[in-house]
Amino acid sequence: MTSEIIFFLIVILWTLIFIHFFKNCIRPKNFPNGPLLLPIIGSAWTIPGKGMEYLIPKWKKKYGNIIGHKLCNEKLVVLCESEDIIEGLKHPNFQGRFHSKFLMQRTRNKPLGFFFGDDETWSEVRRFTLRYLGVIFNTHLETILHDELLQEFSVIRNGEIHEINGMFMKTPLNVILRIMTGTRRKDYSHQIDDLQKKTEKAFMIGRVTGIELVYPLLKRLFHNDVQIDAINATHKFLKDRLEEHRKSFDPLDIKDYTDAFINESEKEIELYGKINHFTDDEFLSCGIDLLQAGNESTGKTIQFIFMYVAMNEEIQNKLHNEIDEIIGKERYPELSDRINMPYLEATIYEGMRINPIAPIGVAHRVTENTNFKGYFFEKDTLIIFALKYAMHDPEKWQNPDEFMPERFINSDRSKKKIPNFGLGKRSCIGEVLVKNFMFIYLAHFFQKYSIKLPHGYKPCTIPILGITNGPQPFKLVITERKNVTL
Ligand code: HEM
Repeated sequence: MTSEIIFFLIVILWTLIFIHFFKNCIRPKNFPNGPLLLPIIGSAWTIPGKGMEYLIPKWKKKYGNIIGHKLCNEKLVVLCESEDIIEGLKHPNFQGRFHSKFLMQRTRNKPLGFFFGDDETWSEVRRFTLRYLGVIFNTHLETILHDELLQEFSVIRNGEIHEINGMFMKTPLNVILRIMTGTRRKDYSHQIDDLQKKTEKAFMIGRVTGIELVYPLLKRLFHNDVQIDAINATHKFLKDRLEEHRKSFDPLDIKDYTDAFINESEKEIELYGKINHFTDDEFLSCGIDLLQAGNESTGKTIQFIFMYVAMNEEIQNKLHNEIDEIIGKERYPELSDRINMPYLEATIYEGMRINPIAPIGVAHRVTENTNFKGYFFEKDTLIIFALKYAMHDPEKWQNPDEFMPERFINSDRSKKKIPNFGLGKRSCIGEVLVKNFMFIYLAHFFQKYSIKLPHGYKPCTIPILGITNGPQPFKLVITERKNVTL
């Protein structure tokens, strides 16, 4: 009798395993067409080492503008056309996030923080953060930026070749650190250098479309120790700062984001007798999101812009002329100059278009069964936005692989609406910061310096893929311009 029961249980177990794995090769009804689905892995076989952005042009030709993919048992839809992307980014039923156990290692194994949160806490903390950043932008940002840039540029050796491998990456992180924790790099330089190195490595090795996202048991095969190292270093740094801030907290003297966050949690205690949203875990999760997103994305975009400008003397001449005409050589750039400098603005847009650091954005999750453009997306389907493809679509962009800032000045201005920061409720929290930051950074730099490539040297423009894409290391000769008195 016992052996019969055991046999029966084994049969049931096998049937369940069979159903679990083989259902991955069934394309749901009215799901978009896409690559062949195999048992267990679905169509994950299509993306081995390369990023999904390389497959999208081929997939689009074969399957159309909306592609159905399956990362093992996770249903995933890729939107390729700009109009669909814009509609999808704003769709009220597409505002959830992927609660992957692998990704949530960053946020105390819970769906916390900005990237993975999608509940009331996310909405409350996001609103508070945007409000706080808005105040900083209007009051301190310019001063912080100038101060940090003078330090960043102090390592430049006039007329010499510089290896651009980590260079120009310090200021973005320093600015975010100062806004968040009031910390200056020199006060904790060892700890900050360590977390920055570990984060860079983790972002370079990590992928956002691998099967480890679905089967976290496989994470050891995907350099999980590198990710954990970066997470632990950042959490430790933030935890130390939180404790320091708590000790000296004064509600009448809110000095930075950490103080403001503590203030919100104190208010919750006063009102409800407990903390509902502004918990320590939430602080660590939001902190890691802001530090990692802020550090990696902006620095890499600036490096790409330097690379392309160094390859195009005429573009650099136009930048220098605009800066000399509007700002001159005797005062630092100010945010109020931005409106009068369309060429620099266009160069920044073009830098973000040609090699976007987030070529497929950040996946959204469908929160309710939804009909979209004739297809049916079941609840929890993931939506991928083919941003890079949309910004390189040869039918919409002339010579899409060429660096041409003019395309944002002379042609159809509606193209400026490329949603490389997302749109609506889930859009990038750093968008205003990044645009202001890049403007001041580049205006400051090109006011004082010119760049060129070493004689006979050509950099490789193919990005290194990672959680965010960045340029391969390259070389630049940096020379001080004449008659700049600053
Ligand atoms: C060139 C620079 C940057 C680019 C291109 C970029 C792009 C993006 C994109 C595409 C998203 C996803 C939007 C969506 O899901 O619809 C995003 C989200 C986000 N970004 Fe950025 N970003 C940049 C810099 C920054 C900076 C400097 C910060 C922090 C200060 C930041 C913080 C965030 C956060 C917290 C989110 C998640 C928002 C949420 O889901 O509520 N980003 N960003």
